[in-house]
Amino acid sequence: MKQVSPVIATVPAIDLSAAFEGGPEDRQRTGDEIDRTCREIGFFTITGHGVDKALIDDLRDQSYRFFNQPLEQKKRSAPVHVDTPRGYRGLGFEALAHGNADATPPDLKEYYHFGREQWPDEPYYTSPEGQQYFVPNIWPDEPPGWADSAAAYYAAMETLTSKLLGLAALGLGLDEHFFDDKIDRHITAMRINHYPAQVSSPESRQLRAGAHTDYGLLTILNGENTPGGLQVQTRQGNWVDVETAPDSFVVNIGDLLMRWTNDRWVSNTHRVVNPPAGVPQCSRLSIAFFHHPNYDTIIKCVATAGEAKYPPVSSGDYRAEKYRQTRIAKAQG
Ligand SMILES: O=C(O)CCC(=O)C(=O)O
Ligand SMILES: [Fe+2]
Repeated sequence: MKQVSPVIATVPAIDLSAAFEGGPEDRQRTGDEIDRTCREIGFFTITGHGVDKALIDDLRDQSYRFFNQPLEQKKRSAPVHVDTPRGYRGLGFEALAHGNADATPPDLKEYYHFGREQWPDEPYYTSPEGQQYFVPNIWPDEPPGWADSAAAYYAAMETLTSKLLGLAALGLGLDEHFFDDKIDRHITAMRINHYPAQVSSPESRQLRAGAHTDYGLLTILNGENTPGGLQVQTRQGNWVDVETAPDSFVVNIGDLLMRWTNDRWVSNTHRVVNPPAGVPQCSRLSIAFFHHPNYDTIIKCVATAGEAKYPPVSSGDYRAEKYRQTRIAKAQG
């Protein structure tokens, strides 16, 4: 009988070392590789990224120390107002699938949300509008080094994303510096997601993170390969596992980059599944850097041919609306 070998589908890996160390031709070649990948699946893992592994390990260790504390302790880092996008959020707060019009039960995760630590004393940051995006972080006393290690990680991601967007611009046939003045006062937020070990069965259609697309330009994700991990949907509609090794990053395209490119690049649907029943249950931790342009940047299609598929939208308004749609909790408690 003829053996049919299974099709192993996974997301492509892109080695950035030549682009980061070489010249214009190396950068163009990598930009073209990113273009091919983002047209097809919008997800890739990266190697040769130059980020110090110690920085990743340190943030992962400290984050686990935070989440392993009792709930009452963690709740001390929750914001006073339900719509403040900072601090600790417990189970039941959010359902990511609601942002993509699917009313699932809440995600089986808790998370810690933070942004940059400091900003200049200028109206862009300090005006009433600016204060919606530049919000003080709520760091707990325990673990004491968490804020510093998060700030170091945030800075490394800022460097990585601006280099990646230079390559992305080349892949799109734009000037290498096209994105520079659109991201120089970016409103990127980070989230550290903790998916607890599951001691009881999830509700019907309840996942660790429901199927959704991300909102911004690029997401840089660091995770781990424990059961109950990240999956992305192919164009054919199949779900494939995404490797999330703790020493590499997964990069994916968000909605704003899809809109900007008039769907040339896909902001792809992904989810975090539950661990299968019957395997030893363990928790999973992921760290996401959601790179988001300056809040006043207007995202207007850059495609040269064809009609624009989306009306222009401001970066800040787009994200505020997504936060509103995905929040399940209506009041603090
Ligand atoms: O935890 C993961 O692997 C992915 C999480 C995610 O997609 C998100 O928070 O937007
Ligand atoms: Fe996501």
